[in-house]
Amino acid sequence: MASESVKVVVRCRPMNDRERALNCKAVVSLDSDRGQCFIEKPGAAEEPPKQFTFDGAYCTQHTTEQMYNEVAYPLVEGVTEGYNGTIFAYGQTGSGKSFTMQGVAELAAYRGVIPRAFEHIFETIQCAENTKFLVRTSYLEIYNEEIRDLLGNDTKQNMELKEHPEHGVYVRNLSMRTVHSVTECERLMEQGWRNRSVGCTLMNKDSSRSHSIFTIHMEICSTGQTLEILNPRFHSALTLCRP
Ligand SMILES: Nc1ncnc2c1ncn2[C@@H]1O[C@H](COP(=O)(O)OP(=O)(O)OP(=O)(O)O)[C@@H](O)[C@H]1O
Repeated sequence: MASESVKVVVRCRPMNDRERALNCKAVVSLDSDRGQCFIEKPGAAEEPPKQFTFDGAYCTQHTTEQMYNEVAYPLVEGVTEGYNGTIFAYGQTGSGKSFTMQGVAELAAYRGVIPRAFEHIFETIQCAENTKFLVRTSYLEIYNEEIRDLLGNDTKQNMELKEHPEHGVYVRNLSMRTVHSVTECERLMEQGWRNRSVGCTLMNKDSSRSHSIFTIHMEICSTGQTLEILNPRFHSALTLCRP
């Protein structure tokens, strides 16, 4: 997996109570060793299943920790070295995007990718020598084509999308909160999470009904006694999305 800069993995969740009660039949099977996913056509057992190959395939037995270590860890490590990275969870309602990205705070084994990234980043900062870090976070949602600042004073206000000739697309006046610890990050994540637009769908009683983007912005500066040219300042961002 190491050579590709864009990797796509698939995760399959177990059936929920509703699906079991309806006697639903699983039509998806995975071969995790080969990163393959097979989809049967319901009611057409004689037809060969459709086959798709990914950079990784995670079945119901795989944990978020395993996914984090294999997929997210190298990317977050890169962010602590000054590269940008994005983790983007995509799937239909009820497929497990929030479970994977956010997770369940009360259960350590179910902690999602975002809180694991906080721990990873602050562990790296603690171990780093001769380096100063500035870590800031932002959290927005896109709901009905409108952008809302989930950490802002008015979370219902529509924010403006702008484009900078050098830095690209950005949201004007988006709140950036400086953070010094995992606890502070978790508190902001919870605050923003409570401000999201939620509702229910037939597939998911706690559906988010919006796309959300949590970003960790890092400024990294070497403080060693070296010449200015060898003393660079890096800016990097880890963007964590669940559309
Ligand atoms: N890998 C998993 N193992 C166990 N339960 C899971 C898993 N993935 C998802 N679930 C459960 O399935 C339900 C739906 O998941 P989740 O809310 O994460 O879906 P979603 O894709 O974020 O949906 P929406 O787009 O509607 O917000 C939740 O109750 C969640 O706990």
